[in-house]
Amino acid sequence: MKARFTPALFAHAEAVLGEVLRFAHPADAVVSRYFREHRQLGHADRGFVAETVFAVLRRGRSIEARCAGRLSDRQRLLVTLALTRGWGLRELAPVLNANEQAWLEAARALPEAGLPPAVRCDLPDWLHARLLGQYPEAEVEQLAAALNRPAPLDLRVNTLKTNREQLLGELAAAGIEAVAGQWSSLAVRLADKPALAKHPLFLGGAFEVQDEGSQLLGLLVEARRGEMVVDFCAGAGGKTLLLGAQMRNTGRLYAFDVSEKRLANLKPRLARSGLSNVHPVRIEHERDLKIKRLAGKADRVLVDAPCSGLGTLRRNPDLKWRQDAAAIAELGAKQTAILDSAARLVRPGGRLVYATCSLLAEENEAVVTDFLARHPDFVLMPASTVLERQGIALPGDMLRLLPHRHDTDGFFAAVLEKRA
Ligand SMILES: C[S@@+](CC[C@H](N)C(=O)[O-])C[C@H]1O[C@@H](n2cnc3c(N)ncnc32)[C@H](O)[C@@H]1O
Repeated sequence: MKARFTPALFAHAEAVLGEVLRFAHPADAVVSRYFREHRQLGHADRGFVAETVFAVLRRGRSIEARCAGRLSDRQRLLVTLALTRGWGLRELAPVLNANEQAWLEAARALPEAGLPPAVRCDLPDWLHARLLGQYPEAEVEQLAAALNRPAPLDLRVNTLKTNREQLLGELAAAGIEAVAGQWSSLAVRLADKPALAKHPLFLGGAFEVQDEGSQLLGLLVEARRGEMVVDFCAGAGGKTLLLGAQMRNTGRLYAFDVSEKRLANLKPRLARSGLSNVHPVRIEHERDLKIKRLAGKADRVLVDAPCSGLGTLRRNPDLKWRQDAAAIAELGAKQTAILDSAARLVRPGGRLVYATCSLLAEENEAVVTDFLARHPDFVLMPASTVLERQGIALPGDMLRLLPHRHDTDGFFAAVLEKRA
């Protein structure tokens, strides 16, 4: 259902944008809190507010440059609707005054062509420069364009409860249009963004919301029945749930994280999933003594490391304005420390998977290359080989997923095997 565009709805978008642009909190947290405080807003209205505010975060830099001047939040919203959704004066009429009509017509006619590349890509200069160091200019433009589009909604089927065919049939019966994912055998892609939180299939644990790329990282672990597996940075358990299902709810699966709150969010997901082999453990830091007793015992360890999150700009467009080069350098040191600690848990012949949702080589290849240089007891196992065994054709020794190439969020992963 489409939202009815009214001055009241526009005012909600303006209020949220004002709050988001203070950059005091992540945009998705600001939006969620606003919706909790304005329960009268229905699903379609919420969709409009969130998408319009996110469009300003995605495209604000080029739009502001095109308009050659500072814009009020109201103007930002108007011009974003006009330029990114192609809304004309007729669609915007419910909120436009006469002065704004003339101003908007002029803004729509302004060319984008003369803008510097980083501005055209709607990226901060430092990030544009980093990406240019990794990809040719034309590809950076394609990547930026893909990062600046909203992401689709993907589900992961819970194979403890159902299978993909059955889930697709049940979704169709419920009037939810969906297709099988392109890469992961567990993925389902929805045509729209329906409200799912109270849907019986969700409450019954048939699926979780998870980007298809994130599912591929879990599949690289190839956790098996009866094994001891550690999800070192489990967070709210997006990948833990996948690993537990891979293990068919047998063996022991430890879910470590430093964040009490994130682990608490894992609890209801575990309850829905039907898993009983998961042991959430709050750790102080990566060298916590609680970890020591597992040294050399784990068959598989996943390090889904804290990172810049720049691969998820489709969903979290504010991240590009909240990160900077200094933060990336700090993250690199943290990622190395976590990977080193996690490696101690792996038994001889066992597997360590290092993963991020970053696009930057410093958080990805550089961390792995440095680790391998310092740990001759580990070897790189081609990610392509692990995926091929599962019928997934993605070349490369390390897995690099990019929205413009794979239509997933941006992800990186490397599979490291400890020599027997
Ligand atoms: C990318 S997120 C994990 C997402 C999660 N695996 C999922 O699939 O939903 C990274 C996590 O690392 C956690 N973290 C940060 N520092 C850590 C540390 N020193 N040891 C373990 N976890 C840490 C953060 O709290 C965060 O939940």
